[in-house]
Parts: sequence; structure tokens; C-alpha cells
Amino acid sequence: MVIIDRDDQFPDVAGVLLARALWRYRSELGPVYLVAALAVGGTVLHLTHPEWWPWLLALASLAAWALAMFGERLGLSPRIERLYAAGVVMGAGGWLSAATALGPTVSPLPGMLAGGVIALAAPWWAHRRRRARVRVDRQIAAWPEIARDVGLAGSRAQSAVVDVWGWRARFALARGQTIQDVIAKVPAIESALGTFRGAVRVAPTRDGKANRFELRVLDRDPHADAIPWPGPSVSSITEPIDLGPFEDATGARVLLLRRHGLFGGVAGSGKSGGINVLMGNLSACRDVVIWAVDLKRGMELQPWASCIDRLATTPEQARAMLRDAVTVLEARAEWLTANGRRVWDPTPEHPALVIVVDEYAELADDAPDAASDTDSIARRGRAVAVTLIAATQRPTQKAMGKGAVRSQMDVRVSFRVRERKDVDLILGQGMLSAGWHAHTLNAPGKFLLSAPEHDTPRRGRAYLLTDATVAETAERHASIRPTLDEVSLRALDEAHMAPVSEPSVLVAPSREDHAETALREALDGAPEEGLPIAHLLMLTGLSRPTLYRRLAELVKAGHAVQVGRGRYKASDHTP
Ligand SMILES: Nc1ncnc2c1ncn2[C@@H]1O[C@H](COP(=O)(O)OP(=O)(O)OP(=O)(O)O)[C@@H](O)[C@H]1O
Repeated sequence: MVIIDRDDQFPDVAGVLLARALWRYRSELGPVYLVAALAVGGTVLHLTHPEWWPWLLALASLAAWALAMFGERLGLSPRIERLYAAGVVMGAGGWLSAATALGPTVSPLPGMLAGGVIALAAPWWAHRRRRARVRVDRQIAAWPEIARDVGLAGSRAQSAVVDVWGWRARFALARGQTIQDVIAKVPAIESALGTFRGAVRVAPTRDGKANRFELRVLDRDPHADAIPWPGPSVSSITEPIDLGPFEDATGARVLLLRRHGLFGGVAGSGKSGGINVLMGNLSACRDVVIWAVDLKRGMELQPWASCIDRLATTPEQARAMLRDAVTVLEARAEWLTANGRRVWDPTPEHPALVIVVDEYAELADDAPDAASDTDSIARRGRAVAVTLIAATQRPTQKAMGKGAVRSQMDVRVSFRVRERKDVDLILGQGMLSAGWHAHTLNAPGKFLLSAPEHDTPRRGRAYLLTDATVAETAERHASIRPTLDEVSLRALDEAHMAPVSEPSVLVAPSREDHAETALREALDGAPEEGLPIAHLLMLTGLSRPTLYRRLAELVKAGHAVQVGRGRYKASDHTP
């Protein structure tokens, strides 16, 4: 409000206000300014240089042609925008040359000017990007004030662009301010800019300068629709796995070699979807053996069974599997020491072992005595490429067991959480206040990724695998799954030999001495607890990889079952 008393210089103040309004609304008033410029220009040129009209016409035609052909270089990317710009230039130039030759008041020039302006101004006023640009310019102009109000005084905008989702701008920070300060102020910035909640993103600039940041304000959510999985992004565990795109369409790629991972989020937030993306990629890697624990009776991971070397669906199986994983870990560590090596480099012959545990809390509840094994894997698994991926709703210390498992998780993927404090639980202490607002994720599959190479909160959306995609992918990848290496298998056999009781039915090779028949007979005659690999090797005379491959095929075909701890029997056998 402006209060003017009699002694004030009213015309001055009104003039300033009017000039300000004319400047502030320059974009909306653009067509009016053009009409005024044409009328004045036409009058002056008619009075001074009426013979210039052919030049003006030629110039307008040339400019219109250039805009139509090369307007993209001036930022007029859509064809319709280039044609509009060319039309305006041609219309204005044509009118100006006519007014220069004949005089602007000669009929029908005034009518043409009025009609032309109305026709061309309508799309100008309605144009979405122009209006967005104007809004952005105003918000950027107001930034010094906004910055002061939200506690970032001294920061300033350097550039801004409007894009399909909204706009983004690059800012310079005042001395001593950091990007973490900005991230912590995101809700305040959203309020000051008048956006909807969750519309503002803050990220480092591409050059990585500590005193710069990029602000992104979304009008539309790039993650509004589910994103179909495009297929595996890796063929080796040594490559980073793409979980889904961030909002700028770059992939949320994360390396899982020598890293343990935690996937957290409330029921229905898309954890299992995230695990499916992971399984789709891991199963495509020839240098990974996958073991999995799914105590929901295999509901989630069963569709991947043909790619999973060992699937535990009961607490006993899980306990045995984790004990075996520690055996593998120790054998590999010994082998590394004996061979003067520091780390286990995964290859198809020496694969990494990744153990995926769905709903980790059930494991901690139903098999609490496995805690020391998970603890060992978490602490000592990295060098020997034995890693743990846990999915859970709330990774409280109770849900994660008593050990150090949670603190050892290097990769954290947080889907939506119910309460703010759960952010720190999944992503780590202090992450909520550092701006990792997983409680604001508003659709299943949206996640925040924290890993050594991902240290700022960027929203991703996991790819979605349909049931048909899972079935088809699992079937395709089943044939390329590797078996464990000799070092690990030998250690497992040795560990299993000791407590193995003799089979209650003695199984002899068939009369034809055919390995295949021997294997079927051995499985048929196996005791309830199954026959160990060592016995099957002895009975069939097959090489270890062939035996494993044949067993996997028999299991897949439903002729044999893995009873646990490297023991097999026929699926329909009667001991
Ligand atoms: N990435 C995604 N994109 C789109 N929709 C998804 C995505 N992930 C999951 N959904 C949808 O959300 C639903 C629940 O997802 P999901 O079963 O993965 O959740 P969850 O967190 O594993 O839940 P629970 O803990 O109960 O198993 C799915 O049925 C699916 O329709």
C-alpha cells in the first residue's frame, strides 16, 4: 500500500509505480509494446524515409526465414514455436513496410494492426513455457529476499532454465554456506516459493563446486507413472546396478561388489519391487552365486528360484545357509592368505556370493541364533565377496538382531517410511536433518539412495517388473547361473561330512553304470534328510560342476529337491 499525502510529489510516485508495473509485466504486455513500436516506427519512417519500404520487407522476409529454419539455436525447439516466431516477424515487418510506404493511418492498416495483434497475441498469452519463464524470472528476482527469510542470505542465482517438468537454476552460496545448509532448508524454500510440498530438489552442480548448488522446482512429477524395467544393466557384479531413474532421468546406479545393502520401507512402499530389480540384475551376472532367505514361505523370492543357488524358506534352512556362508567366507579368507592375495575378485569360476534376505526381521525373530553368522558375514564378508542384502520394514536394532549388521550396511535404499524418525533408522543417524526426507515419498517404488557415490538426497523410482517379466527373466537367466567355486564347495563338503549320518538305504550304481541312472537311483534311494554332494559325486562319478548342473536341472524339472546344506533327494522318493 502506498500512502500519499498532499505534500508528496504524487506524479513522481505514480510514475515510478507505473514504470515498475510496465517493466514487471513486460512479458504479458509484449504484444501491446509491439503495436506501439510498430505505430511509432511506421509514423517516423513514413515521414523520414518512405522509400525504405522494400528493404524493410526484404529484411523481414529474411529474418522470418532464418527463424523458421534455425530458430532452434535461439531456444525455439518445438517447430510450432519457430513457425509462430517467423509469422510474427513476417507480419510485423510486412505491416511496417506498408506503413512506411503509405502512412500508418491509411486504411486498412490500422484495422490490420489491431486484428493481427489479437490473432498473434492469443497464443503468446496462453503459451505455457512463456508463462513459466515469467514466473521463474520473478522468483529469481525475489531470491535475495527469499534467501534472507530462509536463512541463506548472500546466496544468489546465476542462471535459470525452464524445462518440461518445471524449472531449475544454478545458485552461488555465500561464504561458509554449504549445500547441506540448503538441503536442510528445503521445506522453508518450498514455502517461500509457494510450491506444493515435495516440489523442490537440491543437488550439487555438475562441476562439484562446494559453493554452488542446483535448485530444481517441479510443476509435474517426472515419476508420476510406473517405469517398466528395461532389462539388466549389468553382466558382472563389478558393474554398478541401475535400480531406476532419478528425476533428471539419469540412472540410480550403485555398485554392490564388496558392499552390504539395506532396503527399507513400510509395507507396500515397493521394497519387493526393488528386490526384483536387484534379482533381475544379479541373475544376469555370471560371477555371482545367489543365496536367498525368504521366511514368508518363499512368497517373494520363489519366482526367482531357478536362478537362486540356495533358497531357505524355513528358519532351519536359513540357519544352515548362514552357517554355510560363514564356512565359505572362512575358506576363502584362508585361500586368499595362502595365495598371498588381499581380496576375492569375482569371476564366473570364482563367483561372489550374495545372500538376499527378504524381511530380515523375521529372520531375527525366528532364527535368533543365526545372528552371530550374519554378524560375521557383515563384518568380514567384503574382502571375500560374500555380501548380505537385507530388506526390512523398520530396521530397528531388534529387527536387525543384536549384532553390527545394520551399521555395516554400505548401501541404503529407503522407500517410503511412515515416521520421520524411521529415516535415520534406514539411512543412518542424522540423515533426516540432512534433508533425506523418505517420509515424503508419495508413491510405491520411489526411493532415496545412500551409498559412497550417492551422498545427496535424490529421488529415484525403481523400475517395475511385472510377474510375467520376472518369470521370463528368471527362465532366461537360469541357464547362465554359475556354481560356487572349488574352494567354497570343498569347505562346505568338509563341513558337512562330519555330522552326516550314513544313508539308511545303500545306493549302488546301476547295472549299466550310467552316471545319469546312478544319479536318479541315488536320489530315489536317498534318506529323508537327502544325500550330500560328496556321496553323489562318489556314486555317479560325475565331475562336480556337471553334478551341480544336473541337480539344478532335476530340481527345476521337479524331479529332485534340495533338502538343505548341499543335500538332495528325489522329490517323490520313498526311502
Ligand atoms: N517401482 C514401482 N513402480 C510402480 N509401482 C510399484 C513399484 N513397486 C511397487 N509398486 C506397486 O506397489 C505395490 C506394493 O509393492 P511391493 O509389494 O513391492 O511393496 P513392499 O514394500 O514390498 O510391501 P510388503 O512389505 O508388503 O511386501 C505393488 O503391488 C505394485 O503395484
